[in-house]
Amino acid sequence: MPSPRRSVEGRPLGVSASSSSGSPGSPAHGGGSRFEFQSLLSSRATGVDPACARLRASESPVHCRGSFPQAAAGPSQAPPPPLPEEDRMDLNPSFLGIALRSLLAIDLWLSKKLGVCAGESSSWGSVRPLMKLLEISGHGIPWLVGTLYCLCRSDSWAGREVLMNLLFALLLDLLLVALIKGLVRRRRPAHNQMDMFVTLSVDKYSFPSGHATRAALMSRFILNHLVLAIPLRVLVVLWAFVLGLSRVMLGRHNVTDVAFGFFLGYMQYSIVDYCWLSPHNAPVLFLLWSQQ
Ligand SMILES: CC(C)=CCC/C(C)=C/COP(=O)(O)O
Repeated sequence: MPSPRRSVEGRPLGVSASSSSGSPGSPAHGGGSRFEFQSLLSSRATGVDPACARLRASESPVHCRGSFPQAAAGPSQAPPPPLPEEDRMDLNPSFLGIALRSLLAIDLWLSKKLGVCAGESSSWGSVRPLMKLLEISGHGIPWLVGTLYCLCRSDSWAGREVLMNLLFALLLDLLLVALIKGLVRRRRPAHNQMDMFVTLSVDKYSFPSGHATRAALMSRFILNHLVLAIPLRVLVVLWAFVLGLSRVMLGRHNVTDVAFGFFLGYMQYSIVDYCWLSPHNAPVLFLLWSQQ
């Protein structure tokens, strides 16, 4: 079936000469329905079946606005039903839509390729126990328990201040990740085995990776508040990177979940730094803790 010639904007070209003059119904005039009507009339004049012309008009991006049915319906013709929204999207994808779909396809393909420890029978299945150990090193519970323990044992105000902020950072991270996971609701990859150590209900979702946010947040926190020798600093960064990579290798996450997790964790540290709790701006918190 031949389709109408279109201008760069996707509008039919086969219309009367007056269409460029700014008269009502012309593109310049903005009369979308009238414009479609004219293209139908011209198809009648050239002997094309009106039913085919209607079909072709329904393929038009202009028609996607839903203005045509009223215009085309004569006294004896019922207007054709409007296209469902999802069909319109498919017929007229935007550049951003194509870019996002392509990114998603690459993400899924790459994540599947990298998921080499997703099961015991996977190509790198023998490294799975090591990856799961790494998983525990970035889990929220050991970090929370460790911070609370150190906070109880700390006998200096300076140490208490840093640990109080570490606790705040960990809680903020749990909250933000749970919030985004609950909003986005992206399923974990199909090849993931849900055999993780203690999870929350939102952890059935994968975007963003909570381990990646914690890895970025904790490593930035440690690098800024612990005086460490260079080799140890390198080790902290390596730990964060390998932990993120292991999420994809275990099949727990897609690459974009981890990439966004790193970004979010990095930003979370900026929030913590900005709201830094101290005996000056949160005296109640520190007094309460010192009385424990
Ligand atoms: C129960 C507590 C305190 C934390 C849950 C930690 C957890 C299981 C996060 C999920 O991480 P991924 O999103 O990387 O799989």
